[in-house]
Amino acid sequence: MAHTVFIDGGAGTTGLEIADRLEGRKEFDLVRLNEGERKDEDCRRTALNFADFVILCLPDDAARDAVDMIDPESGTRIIDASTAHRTAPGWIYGFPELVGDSVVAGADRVSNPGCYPTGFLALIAPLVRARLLPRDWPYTVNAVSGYSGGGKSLIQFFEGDGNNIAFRDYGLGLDHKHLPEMQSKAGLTYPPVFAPAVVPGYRGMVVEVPLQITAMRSASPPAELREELARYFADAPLVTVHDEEVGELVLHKDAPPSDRLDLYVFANKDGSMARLVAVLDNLGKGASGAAVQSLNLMAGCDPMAGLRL
Ligand SMILES: NC(=O)C1=CN([C@@H]2O[C@H](COP(=O)(O)OP(=O)(O)OC[C@H]3O[C@@H](n4cnc5c(N)ncnc54)[C@H](OP(=O)(O)O)[C@@H]3O)[C@@H](O)[C@H]2O)C=CC1
Ligand SMILES: CC(=O)N[C@@H](CCC(=O)OP(=O)(O)O)C(=O)O
Repeated sequence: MAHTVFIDGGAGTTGLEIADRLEGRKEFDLVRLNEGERKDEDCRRTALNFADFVILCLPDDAARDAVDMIDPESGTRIIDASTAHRTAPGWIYGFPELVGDSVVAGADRVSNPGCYPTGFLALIAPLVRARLLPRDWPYTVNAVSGYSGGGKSLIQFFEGDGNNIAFRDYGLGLDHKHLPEMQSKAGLTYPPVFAPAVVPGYRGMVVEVPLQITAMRSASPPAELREELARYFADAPLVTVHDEEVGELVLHKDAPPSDRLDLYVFANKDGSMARLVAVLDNLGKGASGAAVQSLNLMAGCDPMAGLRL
């Protein structure tokens, strides 16, 4: 029998892309609320407690409220795409490549990683675990995202009349909501200095960690960092660790949805400096693709079903 799935916030950017990925899947039946019902608390409560799986694609406060609406006796299993539960006790971090497929498969409450943390953690967590990079280094993350990363309101802003933005630097208070998960899931002593920006393309992101290798007490040479990432992700179908010569990395304005995660280690000739770079779709492995990957595991389906490789 098919599993019932309710996407709360299903009319939003992430929710719609999850529904696209579940389209035609016989293992799942979507529970749908119409326009008049989708923000009605009673209708949502009924759907939240009826479905086998609930995927929360809501602002953080609404996601917390939705979890409160679910009766623990209902047996509903939850995937939360918001920031609300990423470091909360009792929640599994839905990054199967870092926590293990079986951990996600057996979980009742899974929190999707943030889009920027997905790139940062893929680059840093395996290397810190392998002791090839130090925990106590003051890491920096520079990143750009397509404007769909800010949901409907940022999409409206970027696509609205009179917007002439070529580049939008933000997070200037150095208190971005992704810092706690970047620090804790990589096991770092300090939160990274995070410099995010938005560019006028719909989707896609480049997340970069520059490293002064020789200034670090206990860092391995760039070639070893790349080899370890390649070894770590060898069996991860969504992740590619590149070793070919690459002159530049670009995001395309008409890029199709993608659930891939592409990792690069660039270095100068003597290996004294490196740039670790992750390229992904904020709405793919950064949100909707990650949610479907976790759903597949939790429902016992092919982990890659519905995903865009
Ligand atoms: N966009 C991205 O790249 C990523 C997003 N996320 C996270 O996913 C979540 C959803 O983001 P995103 O899809 O971009 O946001 P959107 O703003 O595009 O969509 C949010 C949806 O939630 C609906 N909504 C808001 N409050 C309620 C409520 N109380 N009850 C029911 N529905 C409600 C909105 O309704 P209405 O249509 O009426 O506004 C909207 O349809 C956020 O927590 C975001 O941080 C995570 C990673 C990446
Ligand atoms: C471009 C843009 O505004 N991006 C969002 C992050 C999108 C995302 O990852 O959402 P979560 O916070 O739920 O992880 C931001 O920086 O707040």
